[in-house]
Amino acid sequence: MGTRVAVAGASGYAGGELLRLLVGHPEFELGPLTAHSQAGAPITSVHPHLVTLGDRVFDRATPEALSQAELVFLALPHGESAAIAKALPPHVKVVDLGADHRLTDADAWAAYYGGEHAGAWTYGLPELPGQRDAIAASNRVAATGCYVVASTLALRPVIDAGLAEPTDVVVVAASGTSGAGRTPKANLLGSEVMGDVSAYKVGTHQHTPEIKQASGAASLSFTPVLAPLPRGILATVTARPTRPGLSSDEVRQALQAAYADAPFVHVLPEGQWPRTAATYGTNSAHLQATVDKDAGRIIVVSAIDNLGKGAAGQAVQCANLMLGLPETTGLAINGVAP
Ligand SMILES: NC(=O)C1=CN([C@@H]2O[C@H](COP(=O)(O)OP(=O)(O)OC[C@H]3O[C@@H](n4cnc5c(N)ncnc54)[C@H](OP(=O)(O)O)[C@@H]3O)[C@@H](O)[C@H]2O)C=CC1
Ligand SMILES: CC(=O)N[C@@H](CCC(=O)OP(=O)(O)O)C(=O)O
Repeated sequence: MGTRVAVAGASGYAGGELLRLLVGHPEFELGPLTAHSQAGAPITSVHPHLVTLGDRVFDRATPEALSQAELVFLALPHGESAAIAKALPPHVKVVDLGADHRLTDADAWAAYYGGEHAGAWTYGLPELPGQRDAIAASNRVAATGCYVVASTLALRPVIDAGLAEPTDVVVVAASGTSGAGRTPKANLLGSEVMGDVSAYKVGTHQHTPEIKQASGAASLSFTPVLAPLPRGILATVTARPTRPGLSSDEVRQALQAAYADAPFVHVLPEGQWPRTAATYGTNSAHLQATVDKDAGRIIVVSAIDNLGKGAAGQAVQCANLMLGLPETTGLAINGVAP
């Protein structure tokens, strides 16, 4: 018998990717899989790729049903997970994929999300210094935002090593459309998205304070870009070096040292640059760095799958740690190609 796990929001994109990972996970058995408008519908009517779930239907989300599980994944819209989390008994472990419990700063929450701040949980990015142990010791973990994973993995080691000025950081990151969820939106219609690349929420994106919190950047310009891909994030992070003459090797060495024991983070061989396709369906992050001597900027590029390391994969990695399992259990490192 494996550990019984539940998913609230199982009919969404993040929820569907969680289900795909959980059915293949050797240590988990499926508990309640709940939906909102889709409650009662066959799971395969929403997720036709999950054939092994047979004729199982989505359950209705109640705290009583979810409490039957040892660990609950919340993949709900922002603002919905705090209410349901409060109704779950303390012994039930919870990983929240939404933003409700990520920010430590209530003013930042009010400025970027609005409404009541639910308070911060242990932050679910295991690759941050000391965070693997903190997650393993927690019953409540807030998994990271998708853009935040890509940006922070690129930036944090360079700031921690004293190589980059935390006051001068620029992030431009392109995301696939699944980052916006499966609820229909006018700007995400196929005919609008195909053949188009567009910037959005320029200078106002809600992940800005979370990137600062997780990476140590003191001020940040963040421009998100919508790309005509189903999945993937490619983040380009640039920062001003703290001293003249900084070499690309020094930046790469800082990244390699930070992730020497991180099974999912890969600093690519020199000359190879990250591409989203190589991370598709995995929990991996790919990194590469250089110093642009003309502009005097450190440049780190990172690629992830927004539904993998940016959402469901990261959540399963955290759950593995919370349950005392190897963090790689049930998660892919290598991708699929072409
Ligand atoms: N998509 C991504 O790349 C990432 C998503 N996340 C986070 O995961 C969470 C889910 O995102 P995503 O899967 O993309 O979103 P979707 O819109 O695809 O799915 C939302 C899910 O929440 C359910 N839901 C909708 N409204 C309510 C409500 N009022 N009360 C309870 N349940 C509701 C939906 O049920 P139904 O369909 O039955 O109505 C569905 O299961 C969000 O917090 C998001 O920020 C985190 C990182 C990346
Ligand atoms: C492409 C796209 O629209 N992406 C969403 C991702 C944010 C999100 O809801 O995800 P998190 O849970 O990671 O915060 C956006 O930019 O708002």
